[in-house]
Amino acid sequence: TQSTRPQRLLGAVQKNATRGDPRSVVQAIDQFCRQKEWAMNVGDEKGCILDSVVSEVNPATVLELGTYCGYSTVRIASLLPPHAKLITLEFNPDFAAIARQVIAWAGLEDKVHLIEGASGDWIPKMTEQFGVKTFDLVFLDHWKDRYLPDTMLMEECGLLRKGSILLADNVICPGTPDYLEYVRSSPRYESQYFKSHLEYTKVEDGLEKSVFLG
Ligand SMILES: CCc1ncnc2c1ncn2[C@@H]1O[C@H](/C=C/CNC(=O)c2cc(-c3ccc(F)cc3)cc(O)c2O)[C@@H](O)[C@H]1O
Ligand SMILES: [Mg+2]
Repeated sequence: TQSTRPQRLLGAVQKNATRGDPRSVVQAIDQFCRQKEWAMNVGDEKGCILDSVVSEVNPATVLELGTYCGYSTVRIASLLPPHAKLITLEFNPDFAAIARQVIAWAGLEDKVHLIEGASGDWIPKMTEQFGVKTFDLVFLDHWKDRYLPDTMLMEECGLLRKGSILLADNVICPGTPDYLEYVRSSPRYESQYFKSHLEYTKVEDGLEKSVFLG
């Protein structure tokens, strides 16, 4: 039977990356996506911006919406201080299964909690299920029409505190117009656009960093 692209991406990691070395896992995926098959990872260029935001925030609690194959999960988790927790939500069981193996190959299982399920169902359960009061950093990279409703839901659930950072991928391509309008016009956010390119291409894209002001 035919393999899927995520399965082939995992194969490239297992073939080319060193177990326990997150940077080599990231590099193997980027090489696979540049040379063999494009995939919707945040990629190396936007990934460097992600890295700098994670390092600056130095978060104890991180929420990632949309794990896919775990590329950004590995980038983020590899920069977290000891005892920090990254919770990542993925509702496609096939993608979740691949991501678990990618995260394990990087040796980051202990820092990552991959939850198989829809963000709308799990965001309200974060406190009771995981004892998370608020998130220091949220990385949004799931369906683009879910960014805004999930942000409003996180506000309603009290998961954002003064200074919480939202970092959103693809605000230009494919685009998240309603989310962008919201965080740029709301007095409760201070937003900043980081211009970059769509992963592995020359097309413009970027990340929007928004600080929740409480
Ligand atoms: C229900 C809430 C909910 N709860 C839990 N998990 C959820 C979820 N909604 C979605 N997921 C999972 O997240 C991932 C989806 C990610 C969606 N990402 C893009 O569509 C995208 C597209 C391009 C691009 C494509 C083609 C082009 F031509 C140009 C650009 C580039 C990018 O960087 C992109 O991120 C998958 O694993 C879903 O299973
Ligand atoms: Mg993306």
